[in-house]
Amino acid sequence: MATVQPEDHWLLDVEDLACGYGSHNVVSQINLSLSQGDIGCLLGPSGCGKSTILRAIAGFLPLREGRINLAGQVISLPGKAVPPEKRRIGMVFQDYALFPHLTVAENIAFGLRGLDRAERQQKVRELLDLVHLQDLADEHPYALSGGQQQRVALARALAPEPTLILLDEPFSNLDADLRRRLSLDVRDILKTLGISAILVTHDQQEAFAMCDQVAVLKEGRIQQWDVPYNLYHEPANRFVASFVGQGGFVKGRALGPDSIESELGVIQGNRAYTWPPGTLVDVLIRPDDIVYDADSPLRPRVVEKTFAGTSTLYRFRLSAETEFEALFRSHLDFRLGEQVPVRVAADHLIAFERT
Ligand SMILES: Nc1ncnc2c1ncn2[C@@H]1O[C@H](COP(=O)(O)OP(=O)(O)OP(=O)(O)O)[C@@H](O)[C@H]1O
Repeated sequence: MATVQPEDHWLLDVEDLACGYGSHNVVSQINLSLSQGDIGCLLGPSGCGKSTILRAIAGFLPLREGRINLAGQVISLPGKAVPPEKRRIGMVFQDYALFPHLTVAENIAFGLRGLDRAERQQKVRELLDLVHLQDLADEHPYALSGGQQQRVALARALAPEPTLILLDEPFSNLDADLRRRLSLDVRDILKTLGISAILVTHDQQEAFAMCDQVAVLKEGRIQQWDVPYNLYHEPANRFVASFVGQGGFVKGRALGPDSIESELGVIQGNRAYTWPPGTLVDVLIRPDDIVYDADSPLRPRVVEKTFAGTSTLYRFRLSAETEFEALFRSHLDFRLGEQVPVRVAADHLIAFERT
C-alpha cells in the first residue's frame, strides 16, 4: 500500500478511525499518534471500545472510516488492509495463550521459523535472559506461575522483532502486587529494546505507571489523549476528571478567571478561565488537595474512613450538599462523626461550568 510522506514522523498514526460490528460504529473519530519507543494506553470503562481499537490496529477488524499508518506505511483504509500477519505487530493477551504442549523455549521459538537452528537457539537464550526466565527454558507452561507465563508470552511476541506490541489487559489475571511489579518490568523491557506498545487496561494506576501517553475513552470516543500528569491535573472534561484519579465536585461561583468561591472558602489556582464573574461552576477537589490545619475554621464531619496502611482516605461532609475526600497520613487518626479542621491547598484549579 501507499507509503506515507517523509514528514510523517510517527511510528503509529491513527487518523479519524471508525469501526464496529453489525450496523453500528462502536468507536469513531479516533485520533492518536505514537513516537518510536513510546508506550501508549487505551484506558476506559468496560465496553467503551478499547479492544475494538486494538483489533483494528492488529488488522482483525476492517475500518469504516479513517486510516492507520505504521512505520511509514498505510496499513488500513476502508476496504483495504495489510493482513495481520504482514503488519509486524506482536500481541500479548490476558490469558497468555501459550501452547501447553511446548516448553518455554519452544513457545518463544515458535515465531522464529525463518532462522536456522543455531540462530534460533541464540535468540531464544537472549529473550529468556531479557524476561529473566533462563532457568525455566525446559518447563511447560502449566508448571509456571501466572506472572512467569505472561513473561513467556511477552518473549514470544518480541521474538520476531515486531514494530509494535499490543498488550490486551495482560495483567488482569494477576494479583495486585505482581501486577504492579510485572507492569514495571514490562515497561523496562520495552524501553530497553526501544519497542513501541499499546496497552489496553481499565486500571488507571497501571496506565500511569507504565505508559507515556494515555487515551481516556468513553462510549467509543477519545475524551483526552495526553501524558498521565495532564490527565490528572488538566482533565479536558468532567468525565476525565472523574474517571482519572480520585475526587469529587463541590459547587462554586466564579469570582475571577483564577478564583472560585465555594463552601470550602475561596479556591485559587494556576489556570485562567474565561467565564464572567458569578458563573456557577463545579470545582474538582482531589483527596490530596485537602490538608489538616488545626487553625482552620472549616470543620467538616468524617462520614467514611478507609484505612490503607501508610494513609487513610476520609470522606467528609460539610453540609447536605457538600462532601469531599481527603487523604491523610495514617497517624492522623480521626473517628467517624468527628469534626476535623481542614483547608484546601490546591494549586491546580479544575472547574467546569455547571449545566
Ligand atoms: N464481536 C463482536 N460483535 C458484536 N459486538 C461486539 C463484538 N465485540 C465487542 N462488541 C461490542 O462492542 C463494544 C465495545 O467492546 P470492546 O470489547 O471493544 O470494549 P472494551 O472497552 O475492550 O471492554 P472490556 O474492558 O470489557 O474488554 C461493546 O458494546 C461490545 O458488546
